[in-house]
Amino acid sequence: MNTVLQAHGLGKKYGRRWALSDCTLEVPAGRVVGLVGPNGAGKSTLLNLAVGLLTPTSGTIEVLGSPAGTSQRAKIGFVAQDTPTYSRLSIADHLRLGAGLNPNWDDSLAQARIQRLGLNPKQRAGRLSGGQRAQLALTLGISKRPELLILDEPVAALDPLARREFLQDLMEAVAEQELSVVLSSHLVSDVERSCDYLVVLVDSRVQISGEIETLLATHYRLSGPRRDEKTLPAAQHVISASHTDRQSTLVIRTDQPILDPAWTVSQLSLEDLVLAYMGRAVTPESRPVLEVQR
Ligand SMILES: Nc1ncnc2c1ncn2[C@@H]1O[C@H](COP(=O)(O)OP(=O)(O)OP(=O)(O)O)[C@@H](O)[C@H]1O
Repeated sequence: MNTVLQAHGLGKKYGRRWALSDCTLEVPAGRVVGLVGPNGAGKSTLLNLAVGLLTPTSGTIEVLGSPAGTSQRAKIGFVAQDTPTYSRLSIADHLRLGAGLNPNWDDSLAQARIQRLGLNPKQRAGRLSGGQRAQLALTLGISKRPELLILDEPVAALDPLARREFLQDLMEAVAEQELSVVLSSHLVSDVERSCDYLVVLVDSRVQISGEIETLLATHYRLSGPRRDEKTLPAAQHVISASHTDRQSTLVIRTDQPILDPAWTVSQLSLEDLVLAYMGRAVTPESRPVLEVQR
C-alpha cells in the first residue's frame, strides 16, 4: 500500500499530560481522509506532528515516505485551525509570498481562484471575513501544488453555503491535482460529502480507520430481545450496546452474515457509526487500532 502518512506508537506529551498517545495509523495515498473525534481528542496534535510543527515525544511519524520534518514542507500544504494569515498584508502580497517560498507555486491557479471567489487582491487579510480568510488559506495551500494537503477544521468558521463551496473547491482540486488530503472536522455531514476514508480519534487514540464504503458495509445496528452482548458470535465485535429491561440495541462490526433471526438488522449512517466509536470508553480492550480495508 502506498501511504502518505504512517504513524507507529506516536505520542506527544505536554508536561505530564499526553495530548496524543500510542497512535498507530496508516493513511493510503490518493484519499480524502476525514479525521474526526471529540474536542481535545488529539486531532490538531496529530496534524501538527505530521507537518513537522511539533516533534514526537514517543514513536515515529512518516509523511510521504520520509520522517515528518522540514524537508517535507514543500510537498505539504497545511491550513491550520485558525487559518493564519498576515493581517497587514494584502491578498496579492500573500500570493507573492507563496510564489517566493514554494518551488512548485502555480500562480495562474492562485490568481484564478481569488478572482472566482470575488476577492479584491488589494484587500488586506485583516479586513477579510473568517470565511474569506479560510478561502485565502486554502488558495495558498492548493497553489503550492502539494502532494498532501492537511486541513485542520478548515470549515469551522464558515456558514453552510460557504462550507459547501469550500468543500466543492477542495474536491475540484483533488480531481485536478491528484493530491491526497487529510482534513479534520466535527461535522460528519461534511466528511460524508467530501471524504472517502475515515479516522476516528478518541482520547488520543485511533478507534477505527478505513475506507468509508467498507466501514458502512461492515457495521450494523442489531435490535431485539434483551441479550448479554458476551453471547454474540466471536466474529461480531460489539462497538456500543444499550439495554432496556426487555430490549437490546447493539452496534457491531462484522464481515460475516448475521444469521440470528432474533435480531432486526439495520444499516448505520456514517454519523451513527462515528457516534458509536466516539461514545466508546477507552479501555485496554478497545485500544487496538481497527483497520478495515478491502
Ligand atoms: N500547547 C499545549 N499545551 C498543553 N496542552 C495542550 C497543548 N495543545 C494541546 N494540548 C492538550 O492536548 C489535548 C489534545 O489537544 P488537540 O488540540 O490536539 O485536540 P483536538 O482533537 O484538535 O481538539 P479540538 O477538536 O477541540 O480542536 C487536549 O487535552 C489539549 O488540552
